[in-house]
Amino acid sequence: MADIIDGKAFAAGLREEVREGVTAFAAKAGRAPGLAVVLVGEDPASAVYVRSKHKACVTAGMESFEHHLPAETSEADLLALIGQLNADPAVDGILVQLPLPKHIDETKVIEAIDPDKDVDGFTTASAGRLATGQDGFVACTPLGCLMLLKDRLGDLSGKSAVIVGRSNIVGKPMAMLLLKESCTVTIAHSRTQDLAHVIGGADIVVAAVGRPEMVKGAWLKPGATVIDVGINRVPAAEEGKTKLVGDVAFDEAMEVAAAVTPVPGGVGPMTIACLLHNTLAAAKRREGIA
Ligand SMILES: Nc1nc2c(c(=O)[nH]1)N[C@@H](CN(C=O)c1ccc(C(=O)N[C@@H](CCC(=O)O)C(=O)O)cc1)CN2
Ligand SMILES: [Mg+2]
Repeated sequence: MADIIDGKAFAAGLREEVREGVTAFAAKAGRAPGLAVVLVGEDPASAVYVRSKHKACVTAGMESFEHHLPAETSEADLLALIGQLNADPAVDGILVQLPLPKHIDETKVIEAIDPDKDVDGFTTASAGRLATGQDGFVACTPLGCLMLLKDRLGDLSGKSAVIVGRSNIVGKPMAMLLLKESCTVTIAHSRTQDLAHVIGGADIVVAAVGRPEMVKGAWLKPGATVIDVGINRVPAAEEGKTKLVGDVAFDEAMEVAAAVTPVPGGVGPMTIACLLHNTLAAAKRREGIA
């Protein structure tokens, strides 16, 4: 039976580390790090995540600047707000909660964020910096996955890693991070032929496709480490109820792998902890504090 990787506990430890870092920062800089969170519209899941981010920020001793705009906000008004936040010296990090309403071009808005305040690591500049080994911000979910992997496995050098999913937010940055750790990296996707065979050679599997329980236990190499990024809401056994499942068939994976992240309580909590980590790093860079 595999070990369950407790992302919730790891994230709590990281948040405490950040809190201590914030105290030290404030003593030197004479101010707290500031994070601006922008939410457009009423998407209920987004509202929950933004509330959690605000609470996590305050608990860590950071300033949280919340901007909740109505769903019908124009792209021009949103871009104007980003411009103001870029220029605001009290703001070290800017986060625009995704998804945005359909009438707004997400790419245009993300690209408007100053890369030195891009604590979500979503701008082209941040992606380019990661790909070329320069200092910058790494998207929170893949950064959290990497932290869990390094905590579990130590040195990742020479390991074979398969990432299932090629999104700009998870799959691609995850590949860059694992390449930097000297893994042999494969990105699998919807057109990959014989996915079971590809996954079967992997010491590390990162599943980020958004398809409930798509990765089967029988596909895994015995002893593999499995990181499940999926958060899928599906009908539960009890009539009218739902439950969360990942992209990996968890019970099956537990029979074959050495370690597996659960859903919930695996990768998800790392996303917000890494956001705090990136915000503190942004504040330190802006103030020239090592
Ligand atoms: N600007 C951003 N938008 C979005 C991001 C992001 O990183 N930046 N990621 C997701 C949403 N997200 C944070 O914003 C997020 C998703 C899930 C979790 C989490 O802890 N999930 C729990 C389960 C929660 C539940 O019960 O529903 C878990 O996996 O244990 C945290 C943050 C999209 N948008
Ligand atoms: Mg859109």
